[in-house]
Amino acid sequence: MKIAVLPGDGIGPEIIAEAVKVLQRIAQDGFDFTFEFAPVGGAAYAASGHPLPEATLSLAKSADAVLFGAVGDWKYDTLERHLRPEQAILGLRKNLGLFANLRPAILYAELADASSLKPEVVSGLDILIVRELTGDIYFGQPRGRRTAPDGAFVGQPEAFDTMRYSRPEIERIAHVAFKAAQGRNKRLTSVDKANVLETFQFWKDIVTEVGQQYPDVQLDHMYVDNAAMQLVKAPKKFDVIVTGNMFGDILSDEASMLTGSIGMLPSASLNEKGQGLYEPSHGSAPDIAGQGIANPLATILSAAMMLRHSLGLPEQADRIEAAVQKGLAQGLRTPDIHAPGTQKVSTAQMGDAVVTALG
Ligand SMILES: NC(=O)c1ccc[n+]([C@@H]2O[C@H](COP(=O)([O-])OP(=O)(O)OC[C@H]3O[C@@H](n4cnc5c(N)ncnc54)[C@H](O)[C@@H]3O)[C@@H](O)[C@H]2O)c1
Ligand SMILES: CC(C)[C@H](C(=O)O)[C@@H](O)C(=O)O
Ligand SMILES: [Mg+2]
Repeated sequence: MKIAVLPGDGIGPEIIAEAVKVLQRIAQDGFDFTFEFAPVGGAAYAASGHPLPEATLSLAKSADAVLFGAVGDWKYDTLERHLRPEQAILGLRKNLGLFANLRPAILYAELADASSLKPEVVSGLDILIVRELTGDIYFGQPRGRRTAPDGAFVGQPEAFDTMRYSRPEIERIAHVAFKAAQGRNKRLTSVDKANVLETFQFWKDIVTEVGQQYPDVQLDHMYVDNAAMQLVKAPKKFDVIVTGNMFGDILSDEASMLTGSIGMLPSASLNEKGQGLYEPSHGSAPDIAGQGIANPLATILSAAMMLRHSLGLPEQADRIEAAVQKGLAQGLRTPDIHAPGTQKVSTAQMGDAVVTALG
């Protein structure tokens, strides 16, 4: 099985090294993983002048799965947009058709104290955010800068983006979300802004329509501002959340803090053929890069999702998740989840602990 490994920028290489270490330990038990590394993001721009070189894209397309670190660095923020590191992950999602982004927010019991919310609000938390990943205002055309052609500020410089969703795009993500809910507690909350945006009234109408095919799933709708509030008020009331690209980006970062840290939230991005890219939900964290203190668990848990969703090895995925829990139960914590009475460890020590816990 060929795994394309794209470490990227900032803490990307540090956290990816730990996930690869864990996968190599799994491989020792008789699984044939081949790792092929390629540059992506700012690292690729620095090496070859483009954040998503053709060779990296074709490796990703030809692989059985892609393991991705993170991209981005403040030093590239002034580049023309098409050369910025973030275009690499956007380009991979678009080129591979990775429209379904699964972001599970699960609180490990050992981390109840690490969450910024009271333990009773978050203990036992297990929700799944299904984020549409290849549409919405992220990719809508036209976009750009111009002189305002009309309105109160006619003649002034302005910038604009386009929020849009087509019927098939909404239908296919709705099916993914309803099916996910069927495999869980059979509740689905569709998050929109239908009270203001036509795109999201359309979204709501179509999700409701698709819902008729899933009578066993209880569907409700919530405006995104309310959802942001409910996520910190009573997060356990959610089971599966389905939403658009931008709302899903924001709500999943918010949900990550319920689990103790953004360093705990994995993700799977899947296409219609079941191919997938696996990455932590967080970014390249340039503020802590190179210090060996980043939490590698979101990336290790993303590798577990890869085994489950792309490589047909669900038992091995369970094994990794159990090993993560074991490491936490031993009291080992990177600084982002450290609490009194626990032992502060480095990125590599956390990865080693997971490997050891695999037995
Ligand atoms: N998919 C991606 O590659 C991706 C995702 C988000 C942001 N980014 C990019 O990352 C760069 C930084 O963005 P940002 O600062 O807004 O978001 P970020 O997620 O990189 O960091 C936000 C905060 O969380 C902390 N953090 C993130 N991951 C952590 C981990 N594993 N362990 C411990 N702490 C962690 C960081 O130190 C920082 O304080 C930007 O260039 C942004 O575009 C990339
Ligand atoms: C880096 C950026 C393009 C990306 C996004 O907005 O999707 C990130 O925030 C994420 O959540 O994966
Ligand atoms: Mg994000």
